[in-house]
Amino acid sequence: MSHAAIRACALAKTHGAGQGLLRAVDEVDLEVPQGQLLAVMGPSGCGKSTLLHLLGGLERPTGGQVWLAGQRIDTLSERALARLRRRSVGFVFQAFHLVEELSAAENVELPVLLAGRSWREARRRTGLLLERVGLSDRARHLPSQLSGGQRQRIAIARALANDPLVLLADEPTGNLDSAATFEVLRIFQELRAAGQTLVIVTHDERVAATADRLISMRDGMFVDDTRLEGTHARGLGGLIGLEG
Ligand SMILES: Nc1ncnc2c1ncn2[C@@H]1O[C@H](COP(=O)(O)OP(=O)(O)OP(=O)(O)O)[C@@H](O)[C@H]1O
Repeated sequence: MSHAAIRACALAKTHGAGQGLLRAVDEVDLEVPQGQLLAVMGPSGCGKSTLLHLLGGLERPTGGQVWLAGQRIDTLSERALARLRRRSVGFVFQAFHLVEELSAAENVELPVLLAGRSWREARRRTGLLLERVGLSDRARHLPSQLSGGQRQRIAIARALANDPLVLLADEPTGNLDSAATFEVLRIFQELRAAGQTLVIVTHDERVAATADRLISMRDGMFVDDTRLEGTHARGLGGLIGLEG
């Protein structure tokens, strides 16, 4: 039997206690099939980032369970969880979070080396990934020598470096102009077409329009969960002004 890429059951994260108790994520159930591009929207503070962190093992839930490709992750030891994050989860952030002292290529090589693979393998993977994000000619540039859109494409290459089970992106286009947003969405579409599972937290309707499925959150809960089959092309077409 094949497993869902992501499964969560009564997943919860609370902060504080008593009168001050805050339910950042309030007992949500979620199943994301392999290869789905899921967008999560909702007002500021509704728990989107927290949800993403729980799914990727960046934060531990205070209740419920999470599985990645059938493996329960909320009960893993710190050591096992760190290993899982390094090898099986790719994160993309709004502010890129590249290592400023390293070149574009070195930023992509780093997680491959940290996962215990060889220099040779790191270089091989980096070459392929830079090509995939269209930045082979920027390999030796420092992040400060790249545009915002180029930095985010390097960050995506880095997130993919260990061939993750899931790619989790938190406002990936939040700092980008329309042209750079389009480039990033194009890469996400290509990844999706290749079977990559993606969960994207966004405030941007244009990003959500390219997803297979849209979940709307409020106060830590899912208030809507809609399949958007067949809208990818329209979403991208609209973005580059092909539609009136
Ligand atoms: N470490 C923490 N301690 C206390 N409260 C927290 C902590 N982390 C998050 N919260 C609260 O949990 C709620 C959900 O936060 P979260 O960052 O997940 O929201 P969000 O939907 O991603 O918001 P935004 O769109 O502004 O990024 C917020 O009310 C936030 O203030």
